[in-house]
Amino acid sequence: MKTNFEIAVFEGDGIGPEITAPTVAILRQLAAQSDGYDLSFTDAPAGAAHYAQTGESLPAASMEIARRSDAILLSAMGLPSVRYADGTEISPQIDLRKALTLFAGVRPVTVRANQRTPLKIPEGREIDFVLIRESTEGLFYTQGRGEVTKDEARETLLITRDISEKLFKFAFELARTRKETGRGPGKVTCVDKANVFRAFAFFREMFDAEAAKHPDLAADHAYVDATALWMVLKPWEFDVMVTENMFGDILSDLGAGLMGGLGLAPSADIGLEHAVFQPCHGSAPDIAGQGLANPLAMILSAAMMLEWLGIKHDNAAMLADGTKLREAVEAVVSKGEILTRDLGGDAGTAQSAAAVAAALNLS
Ligand SMILES: NC(=O)C1=CN([C@@H]2O[C@H](COP(=O)(O)OP(=O)(O)OC[C@H]3O[C@@H](n4cnc5c(N)ncnc54)[C@H](O)[C@@H]3O)[C@@H](O)[C@H]2O)C=CC1
Ligand SMILES: CC(C)CC(=O)C(=O)O
Ligand SMILES: [Mg+2]
Repeated sequence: MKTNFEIAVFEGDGIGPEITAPTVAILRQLAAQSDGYDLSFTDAPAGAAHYAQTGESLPAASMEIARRSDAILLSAMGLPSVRYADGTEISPQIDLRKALTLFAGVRPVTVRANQRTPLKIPEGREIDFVLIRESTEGLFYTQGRGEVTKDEARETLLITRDISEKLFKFAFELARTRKETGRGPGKVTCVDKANVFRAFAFFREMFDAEAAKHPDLAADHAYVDATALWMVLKPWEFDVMVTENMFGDILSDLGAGLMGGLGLAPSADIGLEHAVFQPCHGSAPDIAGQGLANPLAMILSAAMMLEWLGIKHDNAAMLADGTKLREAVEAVVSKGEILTRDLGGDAGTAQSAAAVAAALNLS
């Protein structure tokens, strides 16, 4: 009998439902034709539109679905027009990361041959690095709870030993896996601002302590401002970079820019037990409801989910399907015939997803 895995689905706001439906359809087809695993999906209502209707952004019942599932698939949440009473935007995806302690925000940045990029990449080079953004603390710690008076506003940047140690262990383990599978040289770069903030000197100390446990891997440091520069001038020199929450939020959109846009940037927020898979982009209200959204970042996030589940549960079929799905997206992008408008094409969401299904021989 095939092992069944339960997936919680947060279709979210804006373009969320439009990119979730074709992604789940592809996953259903992959599972249906596999002998090695099955998938079942449970919808979990949450987000800005849900808040506007019910007064709840992340209902307890949806949290329960997330907790009991094997993995969580999420599109994007938030709408600029829907805010909590304190004026901040509805952001249950951040609550989810904190509640499930999903400290490792894994954001791969890859540019393959023929892929549109604003950079001029030297012959024989490819961009292939992973940005790990700490996802539960840092400058997001006081999210919605900062102190604001008439004359000043304060937020707290929190770095804890517990989370940092887990984060750096994760980063070095990922670098080792990449080295063993030929994807990277085995190097981890700690990105911080240790020249100015004591919190980052502390962050760096714990990084160095973890680095000392991995003599087979290289480790170095870079300040976040210089990292933004190097990401544009020679991004092919990075392998795994690990950084604080806010720095990672900003640098991962820069990484998405290198890939040709947010529509190609997947991500995963991973903890010791749970994981959420969602694109780096937001709910794109400017194009919502028009069938124009690029579904590829969401489909790539689903591929990361299959790979993560496959490794976690030692399920070779699932791991292989995750890799197949990622490669199918890469093939569609590299061919360049069926692309959404954000990537310079004229295809809609449905055509783009259908091209991936066709590359997988699903239809
Ligand atoms: N992880 C999440 O759930 C995130 C949620 N947000 C929320 O999303 C809302 C909109 O935020 P923005 O700053 O506008 O960021 P955004 O990522 O939604 O959009 C930025 C630009 O990229 C385009 N874009 C994004 N995803 C696309 C896709 N799949 N296909 C084609 N074009 C795409 C949009 O049309 C827009 O022009 C806000 O409420 C924000 O808080 C923003 C970032 C991440
Ligand atoms: C609401 C945002 C903090 C989410 C975001 O920008 C992200 O996950 O990259
Ligand atoms: Mg972001």
